[in-house]
Amino acid sequence: MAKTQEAKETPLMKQYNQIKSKYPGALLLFRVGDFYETFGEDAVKASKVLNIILTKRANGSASHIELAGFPHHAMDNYLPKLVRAGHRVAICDQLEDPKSVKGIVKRGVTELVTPGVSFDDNVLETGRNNYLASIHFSKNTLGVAFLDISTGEFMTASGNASYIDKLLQGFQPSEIIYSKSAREHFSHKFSDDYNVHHLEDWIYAFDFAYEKLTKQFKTNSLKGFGIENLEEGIIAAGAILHYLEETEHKKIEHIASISRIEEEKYVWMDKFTIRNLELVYPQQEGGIPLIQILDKTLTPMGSRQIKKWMVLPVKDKAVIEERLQIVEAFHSNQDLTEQLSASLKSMGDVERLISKVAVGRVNPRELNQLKKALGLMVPLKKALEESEEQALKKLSNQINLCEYLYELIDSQLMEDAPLHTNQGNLIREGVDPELDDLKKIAFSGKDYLLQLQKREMEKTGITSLKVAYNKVFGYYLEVTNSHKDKVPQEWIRKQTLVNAERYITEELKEYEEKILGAEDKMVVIEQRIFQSLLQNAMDFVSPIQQNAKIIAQVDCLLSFAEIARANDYVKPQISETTALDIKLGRHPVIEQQLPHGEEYIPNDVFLDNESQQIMIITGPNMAGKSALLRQTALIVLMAQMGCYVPAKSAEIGLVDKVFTRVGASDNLSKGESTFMVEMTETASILNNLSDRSLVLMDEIGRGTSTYDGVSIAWSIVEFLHNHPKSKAKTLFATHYHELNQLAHDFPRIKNYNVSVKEIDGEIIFLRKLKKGGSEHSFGIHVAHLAGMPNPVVLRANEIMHHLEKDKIRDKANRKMHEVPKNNYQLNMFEADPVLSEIKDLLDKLDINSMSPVEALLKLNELKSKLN
Ligand SMILES: Nc1ncnc2c1ncn2[C@@H]1O[C@H](COP(=O)(O)OP(=O)(O)OP(=O)(O)O)[C@@H](O)[C@H]1O
Repeated sequence: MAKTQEAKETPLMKQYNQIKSKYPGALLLFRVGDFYETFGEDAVKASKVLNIILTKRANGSASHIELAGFPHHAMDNYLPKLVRAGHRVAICDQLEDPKSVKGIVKRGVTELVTPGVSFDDNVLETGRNNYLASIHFSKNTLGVAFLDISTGEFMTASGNASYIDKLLQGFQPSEIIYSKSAREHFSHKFSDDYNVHHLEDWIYAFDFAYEKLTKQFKTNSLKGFGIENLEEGIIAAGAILHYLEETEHKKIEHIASISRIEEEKYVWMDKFTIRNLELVYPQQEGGIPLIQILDKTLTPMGSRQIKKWMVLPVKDKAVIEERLQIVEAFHSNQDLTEQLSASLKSMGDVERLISKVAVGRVNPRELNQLKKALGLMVPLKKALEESEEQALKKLSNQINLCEYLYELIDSQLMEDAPLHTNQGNLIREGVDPELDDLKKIAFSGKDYLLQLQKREMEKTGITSLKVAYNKVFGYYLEVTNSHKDKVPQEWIRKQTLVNAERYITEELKEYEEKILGAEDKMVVIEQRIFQSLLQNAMDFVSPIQQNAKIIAQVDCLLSFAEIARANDYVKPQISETTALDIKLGRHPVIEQQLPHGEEYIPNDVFLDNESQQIMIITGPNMAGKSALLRQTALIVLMAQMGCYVPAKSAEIGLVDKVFTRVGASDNLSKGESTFMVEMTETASILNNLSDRSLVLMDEIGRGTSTYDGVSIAWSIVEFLHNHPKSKAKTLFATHYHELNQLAHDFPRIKNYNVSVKEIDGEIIFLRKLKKGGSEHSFGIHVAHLAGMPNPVVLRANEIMHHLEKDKIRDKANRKMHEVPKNNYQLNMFEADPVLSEIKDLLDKLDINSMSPVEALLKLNELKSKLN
C-alpha cells in the first residue's frame, strides 16, 4: 500500500492501516457497514480466491487502493474458502453501534482464523479432527503438541525427528507452528506440504510454557497429566496456548487437560508404513485406505476416534482384549447393536457442541441439539447397563446424564428456537413473567391491528384495505388506486406506488410503538435468559466431554462389530507369544474391490522367532506378493486396534513395531534418488529392530542393478536372521529367486512362492502361497499380458534364452552360494577399545535426525579415531 502521503489518508484508511499492521501475514476482513472489505494486496488475493470483483477506491488524496468485499451475511460462505486456501484471516468488526457514535466507529480484530485454529463448521470436517501442531526443536529431542480447538483435545509428546514425523503423518495437522529460528531445522526434517507459521523465539521457553499450561489447567504442576518431565513437549504445548491468545481465542475453558502420547503404549509404525499400508490416506487418488473399510461409525466423535485408533494401535493385551470383548458382545447381540445405533444416529457432534458452549459460540438451535443428545444418552446408558458384558457396564457408569442441564434447556428453550437470539420465539412461556406480559401485548397488538383493518374497511368501504409493515414507515394502511377517493381526510399519506397509496393514522402509530417497544424488550429479555442458560451449560463442559469420549468408543466398537458381520471377520486371539499364525487371511481392502463374482484367494501365514522367522516369497509380477505382505500387517494392526480380522482364524503374538519398505517406486519424493530413499528407509528399519517387530520388505534392491540388488537383498536377509538381539519376523517378497539359496544356510529362513500355472505360454494366477522357491520371474509374460507389442515380447524371450544359455544366471547363483557365511559377529568390536568406543558412538547416533552434512562430519570424526 502506498504510504507516501499518509497524512492525507482518509480517517477510515488510517484506522485500517493501524489495525492491519498489528496482524502481519493475515488477510484482514474489515467491517464497513454491512460489508466486509479487503484492501490492497489482501483485496487482490481475496478476489482471486473468492471470485469477487476487484475495484479501486480513492484513499483521500493519498492514492487509490484496490478493494474487494462481500456482504457480512455471506461470511459463512467466504471465510472457509479463504482458510482452506491456506490464508490466515483476521476478522475486524465494529466494536460499537455506528448509530450511537459520531465520526469513525471503533473497530478491532475479534478473531484470527487460521487453518489450524477454527470453530467454523464450514472450515471443519465433521469426521476429522482439525489439529494445530507446535514443534519445539532442542538439541537432541523434539517436542510436539497437538490441539484441536474445536473439541478441546490437547496432546503432547517428545522424541526424535522420525517419531515426530510419524505423528505428523498420522494426525495430519492443518497448521504447524514453530519458532522463527527453527525454520531451517523444520525444512530439513519435515515435508514442505504443511501450512506453517513462525512465532518469536522467546515464546518457545520452558518457564513461560509451564506457567501458561498450569494457569490454563488451574493446577500447581503438570504432574497430574504425566508430562512433568516432558520438557520439550511442555514448551511446544505452551506455545500453542500463546498462539491462541495471539489469534484472539481467549475463552478456552474447554481445554481443561493435556495428555501424553505415550510412545511405548502404541505399536510403532514409521511414516512409510502408515503411507505404504494406506491406513488413513490412499497413496494415489481414487485409492481406498483401510480406514474407509473400517469406519462405519454413526457419530462424528466415532469417526474421529477410529482414525486415532488406526494410527495408534495398542500393545497392551488387556486393552486390546477389552475392546475385542465388547466387539464380541455387540457381534453376538443384534438387538443391543440396534438399540445403540438408534441413539447414536441422531446424536450429532456433542463434542464440538460442548466446546462451542465453553467458548460462548453456541446458537439456540445447537443448544437444542445438545439437549437432544443428552436425551439420547438415557436409552444408551440403559442399554449398556443392561448388557451382560462387564466392560459395557463400566462404560455405562461413566456416562453422566446431566439431567439438570437437560431439564433446564427443556423447560426454558423453545423446541423450534430460531438460529439467532434476536429473532424472538426463543424462550418458553412461564420462564419469565415480564416476558410473558410483553408477549401478550405484542400478540394482542397484532390482533388489534387485524381488527383495526376490519373496522376501517367497513367504515370506509375500501374492500382492498391492507395493514402492512415495512422498516421505513413502520405499520401503514395500503389503498389501491381504485379506492383512493374513499380515504378519510385525517389519514396521512406516506408513499405513492404505481397501483396504490400508503397511509398512516394516529391510532396506528400508537399501537406500533407499543408493539415494537414490546418486541425490542422481549429480545433483550430472551437474550438474557439464553445467556444464563449458557452459563449453566458451561458447568457441564467436563462431564459432556467425558460422555463424548464414551460415545466415540462405543461407536467405533459398534462399527467393528458391524463390519465383522458384513465382511465375515473373526475375533483374533491375542497372545504374549511371538508367533503370528494367520489361517486363510485376506486383504480387507482388495477383497472389497474385486470385480463381481471374483473371490479373494485367502492364504495362511505363519511366522515366529523359532522355526520360521523369515519367509522369502518369490513369484512373478502380479502374483499377489504385495497383497500378501500387506494383508499380514493389516490383520496384525486391525487385531491390535481391537477389531475382528479378515481370516478364518488368527493368533496374534503381540507386535510392537511394524516396518514396511517397498522397493523404489515412482511416487517417491522429488529430487532424491529413489534408490537412495529406499536404502535410507531400509537402514532405518535395520537400526530399530526388536524381537516383536514385523518387517515387510517388498522388492528391496529393485532400484539398482541386478547384482547390486541381489547382493543388498541377500545381506539384508542375513542381517535380519543373524541379528544378535532381535529376531524380527519378516516377510520378504522378491523377484530374485537367487535368494532361495539362503534357506539352505539359515535355519529360520523358509522359502515360499505365490503359485502360478503356465498353460500354452499363458500364465494363470492362482494366488496361492505354497512352500518352496520358484525358478522364473515370468516378467516377460506379464509384459505380454500388459499389451506390449509382440515383437518386443518375442525379442525379450530371445534375449532371455540367450542369457540363460550363457549361464549368467547360474553363475550368479553359484557365486551367491559360494559367499562366505557372515554371522554378524558384532562383538568383534569388543576386542578392541577403539572399536568399542566407535561402537558406542555409533549406538548413540540417531541417523534419522541427522542432516547429510552432520553425517559426513560424524563419519570424519569416527575415521579420525582410527588414526
Ligand atoms: N489373494 C488374492 N486373491 C485375489 N486377487 C488377488 C490376490 N492377491 C492379489 N490379487 C490381485 O492381484 C493384483 C496384483 O497383486 P500384487 O500387487 O500383490 O502382486 P505382486 O506379486 O506384488 O506384483 P508386483 O511384483 O508386480 O508388485 C492385486 O492388485 C489384486 O487385485
